[in-house]
Amino acid sequence: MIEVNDIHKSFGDTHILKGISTVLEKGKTNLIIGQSGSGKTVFIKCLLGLFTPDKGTISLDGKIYSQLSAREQRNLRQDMGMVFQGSALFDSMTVEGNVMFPLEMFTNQSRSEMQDRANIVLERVNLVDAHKKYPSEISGGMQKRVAIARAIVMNPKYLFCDEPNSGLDPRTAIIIDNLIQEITKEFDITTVINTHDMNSVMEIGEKIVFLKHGIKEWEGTKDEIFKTDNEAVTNFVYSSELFKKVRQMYIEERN
Ligand SMILES: Nc1ncnc2c1ncn2[C@@H]1O[C@H](COP(=O)(O)OP(=O)(O)OP(=O)(O)O)[C@@H](O)[C@H]1O
Repeated sequence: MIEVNDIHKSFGDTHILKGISTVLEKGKTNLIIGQSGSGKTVFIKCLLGLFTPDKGTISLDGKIYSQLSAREQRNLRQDMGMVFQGSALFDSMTVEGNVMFPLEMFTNQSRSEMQDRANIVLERVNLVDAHKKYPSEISGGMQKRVAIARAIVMNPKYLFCDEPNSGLDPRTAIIIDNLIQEITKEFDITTVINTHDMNSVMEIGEKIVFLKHGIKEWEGTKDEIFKTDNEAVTNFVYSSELFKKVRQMYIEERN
């Protein structure tokens, strides 16, 4: 669980995060949504410890990053998996090499132990025959699976995903969303996903935090987002005709 208490972050005179508080829950997919420039990336970078908030605290299961020693910070960082936008795989490494990379960086395991662990996570993301392939030889959806396998190879407590669906077709995007959600539940991870994808909100939005101009404008679940009268949320989420119709049908079904 990640508890965020009244965090502020400025760059120079520009106040970007203006007092955000929320709880990001363990074993759940927590989605951060909001317009471009609303502060989602800055917020996630604060959670990752890449930015230090000017005010307020972030507690990861009781550990406050800025209060830890360098060694404790390094240990905490090993509990964090990250799926970057666009997968960010190393092109010169095989799929297996990419997945083994964090183990090489952070552990003293033997090569065969690392290969065994890489095999387990590659199987978990349903990639069994791609070990020796290079990223350029596999599809975008498969690259995402490799990125997820790499993010979970260290058995993280926290999984951060930045636009995990960008560049994927809608069907593959749903498969990736569902995979992230299944892994979150299976390993009881606190997963935080920065997304623009309203399909993801409807599919896996167990907790949704809506940011607007650096403020938490709204939070709730995917069911609550159908019912909310918050104009900023409805304008953002239901900006497409398709989603307006989905919402209408949902409201009619429940009346
Ligand atoms: N390192 C930085 N230095 C100065 N300003 C920054 C820095 N990082 C982000 N900002 C500013 O903070 C604001 C919020 O940016 P952020 O990237 O968090 O938005 P976002 O909601 O993630 O947008 P998008 O959906 O387009 O990725 C922007 O005005 C941006 O220019």
